[in-house]
Amino acid sequence: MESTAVAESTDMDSPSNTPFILSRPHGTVIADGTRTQYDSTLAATKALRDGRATAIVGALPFDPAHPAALITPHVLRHEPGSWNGKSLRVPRIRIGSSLPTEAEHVARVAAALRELRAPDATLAKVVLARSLMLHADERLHPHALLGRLVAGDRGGNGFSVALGAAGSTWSGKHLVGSSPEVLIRRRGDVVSCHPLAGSAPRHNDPESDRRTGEALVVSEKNVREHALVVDALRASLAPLCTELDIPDRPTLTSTPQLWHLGTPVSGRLRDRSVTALDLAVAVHPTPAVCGTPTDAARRLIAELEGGRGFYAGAVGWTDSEGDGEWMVGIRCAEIDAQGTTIVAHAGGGIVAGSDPDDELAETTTKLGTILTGLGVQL
Ligand SMILES: C=C(O[C@H]1C=CC=C(C(=O)O)[C@@H]1O)C(=O)O
Repeated sequence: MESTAVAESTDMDSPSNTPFILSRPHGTVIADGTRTQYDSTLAATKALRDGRATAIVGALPFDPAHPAALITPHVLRHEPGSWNGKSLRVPRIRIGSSLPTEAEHVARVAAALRELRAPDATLAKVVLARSLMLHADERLHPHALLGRLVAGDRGGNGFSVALGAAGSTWSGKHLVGSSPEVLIRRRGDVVSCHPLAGSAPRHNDPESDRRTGEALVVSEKNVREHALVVDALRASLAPLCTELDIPDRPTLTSTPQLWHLGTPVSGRLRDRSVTALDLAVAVHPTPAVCGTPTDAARRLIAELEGGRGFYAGAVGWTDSEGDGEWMVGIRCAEIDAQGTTIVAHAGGGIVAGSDPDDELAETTTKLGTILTGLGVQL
């Protein structure tokens, strides 16, 4: 559905006046005000194609059948470098419960492993996630968390997206995070992405840190887990590109909390009318957040976890030229309309060689991005 503008606040600090910010090392995209809202990705892609929308920004849900939170803003601004907004205070945060419990997450990984290891298994990979409830003593402004995430990330990655366009359940809520993973980027006819899959924790001791990273690049289990993501992207992008450059093996990349295997993919678009949003829709969800084969993995995720909302979806922008950038919606949290309940999410890819306790530990490490931003430790 497409609907026109929502009331904006006269309070200069109200997040509804800046419904979208994507901070990246090479520049920040900021949306001012909301002209049109779309809960349907199809309606948004059509509006962009027809020239009715000057830009589309926002969030795609994990499950493409669920409502999207997309808008056409009044103004879309590009600023150089990472976000440099006014710094706002983060209130005291208390850690609540894990959803599900840690024991239940381990049991779900074990259940997934039984399917992955069955003699007649069709499922090769599934990404299972858990959430952590957090409580703020006073209202947490989404841009306060964004500021801390951007400052804490070497590349200055961060995003804040108002989710109200997805319908009344999402009204006043925000998705805030610092994703290291580029789902898709389009500039002219150049398409690129940087899939990540395969992880290991960082260490304070430089020597152990270096050794852990080196072990990850040669870990066959992780390289296989990563290859499934690259294969899926190749299959989705090949029909849309005339050239596609994909290195044979992944390289090491890092966030302050984790080492990851990553593959820089680049290609040349066959048809310039295909926008960055079209490309995001074509490749999402990759096996970095869902699994292989996609439908079987999505079914198992729905059965074991229920709905994911916007976690493991995509966050980004597309302008009237069709250029844009969409990040994978990970290392993020939803902040409720009151700003006092925060739900952080983290998942990990499970393959036949995975270990349930290691997978639980990996989600804990990944939650560290949001926890550090909020100034708390598990
Ligand atoms: C699904 C998440 O991470 C993905 C991205 C990088 C590495 C991943 C992994 O090693 O499992 C995941 O595929 C998450 O952070 O919630």
